[in-house]
Amino acid sequence: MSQTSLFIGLTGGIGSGKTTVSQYLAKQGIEVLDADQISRQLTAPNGLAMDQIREVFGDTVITPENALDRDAMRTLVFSNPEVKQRLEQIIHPLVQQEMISQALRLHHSPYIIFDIPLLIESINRYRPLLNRICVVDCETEVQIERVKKRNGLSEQTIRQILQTQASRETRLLYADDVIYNGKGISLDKLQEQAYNFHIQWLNMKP
Ligand SMILES: CC(C)(COP(=O)(O)OP(=O)(O)OC[C@H]1O[C@@H](n2cnc3c(N)ncnc32)[C@H](O)[C@@H]1O)[C@@H](O)C(=O)NCCC(=O)NCCS
Ligand SMILES: Nc1ncnc2c1ncn2[C@@H]1O[C@H](COP(=O)(O)OP(=O)(O)OP(=O)(O)O)[C@@H](O)[C@H]1O
Repeated sequence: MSQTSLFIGLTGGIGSGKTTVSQYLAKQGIEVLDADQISRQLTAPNGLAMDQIREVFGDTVITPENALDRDAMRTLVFSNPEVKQRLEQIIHPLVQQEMISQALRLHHSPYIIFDIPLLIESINRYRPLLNRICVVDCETEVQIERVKKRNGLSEQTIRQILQTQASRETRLLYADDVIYNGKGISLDKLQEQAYNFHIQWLNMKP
C-alpha cells in the first residue's frame, strides 16, 4: 500500500494545545493519529509493551492488572535520563510502527494528522515520513499553568518534564507551519488558526 494523503506532524510541548487542535480537526472530518493515545494502549492492561517493560524494569512499575503504573514511571522517567531512554527504546518503535500501519489503512482523509508530542526529539525517526511539520507554540509559563490545572501536577514536576523536552526555539526551527497558542489566545482564536491551516492543507498534495 502507498501513501495517498498528505501526512502532517503536529507537535508542541506539554500543555501547548496539540490535542485541542487535533480534536478540532477531527471534527472537520480529518483522521488523527495520536502518539500519546497509542502509547497508553501499549501500556494498558496486557498491552503489547508490557512484557518488555516487565523484563527491563521489573514488577515495581507494573499494576496488579498488568498495566504500566504511570505515577511510578513518571517519577522515575523525569528524574533519571537512563530510565527515560530505556522506556523510549521500548515504546517509540512500537508507536511509530502502529502509526504507519494505521495511516496506510486510511484512504479517505485528504490529510492525516500525526499528533506526536516528541516529534522534534525524534526528528530522524519521523522527518522522512512526514510532508509537513506544524508546531503549536506557547510560552513555558502558559504551559505550566495549563498542565497544573488539567493534571494537578506540581510546578516542580512540570518543570522537570519541560527540561527533558525540546526548547521552543528548537521546535520552531523545524516548523513549516506555526499555530501560536500562548498568552492572550482564546479557544476561538486557536480554532480560527486551525481552520486557516485546515483550508491550506486541504489544497495540498503529498
Ligand atoms: C512517563 C509516563 C508514564 C507518564 O504518563 P502520563 O499519563 O502522566 O502522561 P502521558 O503519557 O499522557 O503524556 C503526557 C505528556 O507528557 C510528556 N511526555 C511523555 N513521555 C515523555 C518523554 N518520554 N519525554 C518527554 N516528555 C514526555 C509529553 O508532553 C506528553 O504529551 C508516560 O508518558 C510514558 O510512558 N512515556 C514514555 C513514552 C513516550 O515517550 N510517550 C510520548 C509520546 S509516544
Ligand atoms: N487557548 C486556550 N485557552 C484556554 N485553554 C486552553 C487553550 N489551549 C489549550 N487549553 C487547555 O489547556 C490544556 C492543555 O491543552 P491540550 O491538552 O490541548 O495540550 P497538549 O499539547 O495536547 O498537551 P499534552 O502534550 O500534555 O497532552 C487543556 O486542558 C486545554 O483545554
